[in-house]
Amino acid sequence: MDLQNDIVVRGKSYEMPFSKGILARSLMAAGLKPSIAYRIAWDIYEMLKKENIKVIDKAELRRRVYYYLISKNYDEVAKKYLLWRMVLGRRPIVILIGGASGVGTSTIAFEIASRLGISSVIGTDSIREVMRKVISRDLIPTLYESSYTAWKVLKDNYEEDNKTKYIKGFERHSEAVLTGVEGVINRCLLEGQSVIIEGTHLVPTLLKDNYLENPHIIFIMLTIYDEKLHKMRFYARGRVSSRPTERYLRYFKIIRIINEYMVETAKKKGVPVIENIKISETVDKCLNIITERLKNMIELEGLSEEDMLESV
Ligand SMILES: Nc1ncnc2c1ncn2[C@@H]1O[C@H](COP(=O)(O)OP(=O)(O)OP(=O)(O)O)[C@@H](O)[C@H]1O
Ligand SMILES: O=C(O)[C@@H](CO)OP(=O)(O)O
Repeated sequence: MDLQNDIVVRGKSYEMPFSKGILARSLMAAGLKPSIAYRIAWDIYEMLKKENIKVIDKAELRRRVYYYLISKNYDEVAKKYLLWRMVLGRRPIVILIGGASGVGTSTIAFEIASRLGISSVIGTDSIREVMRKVISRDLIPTLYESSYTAWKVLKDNYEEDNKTKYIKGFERHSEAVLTGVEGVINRCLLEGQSVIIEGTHLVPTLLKDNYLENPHIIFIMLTIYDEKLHKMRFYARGRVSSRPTERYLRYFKIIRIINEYMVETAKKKGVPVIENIKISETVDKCLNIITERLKNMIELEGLSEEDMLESV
């Protein structure tokens, strides 16, 4: 790329070439469809070129984008764009994407991260591996199982019906992982670092209330109500990853019981539930929920749109 003929965007502590991709992604996070987001990114680039601008401050670029969106009657998008600029990079947000195995938590988490430019996505499966390094199998045998097989190593599962047993095993398995999840959340909030944590172990009734009530923590539960569609997800994944399809199909009945239980616990704790049918629709619904929650957070701080414009 011919840098000396390109436009440089100046941040507080760094400079970088103007990227239409980065600008388009932040416009998509504000709710624009990809084709329109890229066209507007091009329009902004052309506008700067026409004015022969070589270096532009990030704050000036944001103001220009905001007013350009208003001029094209994208008022709602302009507000969301402003909100995102106000929040990301200034206030840490922790997004939790829960859901039973195979409903699509990792896929959706990465899509949301890409739209919002959040660079850190952590799977609870990885946190589970860390907890397995520090907690022995004798101490918490359920931790060394999968969420849908933990019931097999319960010490106290006499005369219980199967469903109760499966759920009890799943809860014991998840509790240990959640200790690690809470540690990651604490660290991110302390460092002011936004993160998305996704996985099967994010059980709303097992997470401490101070996490559920924190305005910087936004919890969303994914589900698939249709059994056939859920099963197809494992086949689809088996074609592109080393995750053993036959294992998930063998325990599919239990995974469905866990799926149902996750939705129940989400409703109990007021965590929004989204059925993950089409990736783009799921991502848009998640972004709307996140945006609403952040709007409340900013309003709680008593900030108006003008304040946000001045401060970005
Ligand atoms: N809305 C969707 N439409 C079509 N395919 C999807 C959708 N969401 C996810 N998938 C696909 O379904 C499969 C399972 O998704 P994913 O691996 O994200 O599930 P997961 O919830 O993270 O599972 P696990 O918790 O077992 O890791 C993947 O192949 C993924 O590409
Ligand atoms: O435990 C589980 O449900 C899954 C997803 O978290 O992990 P694995 O099947 O790899 O044990």
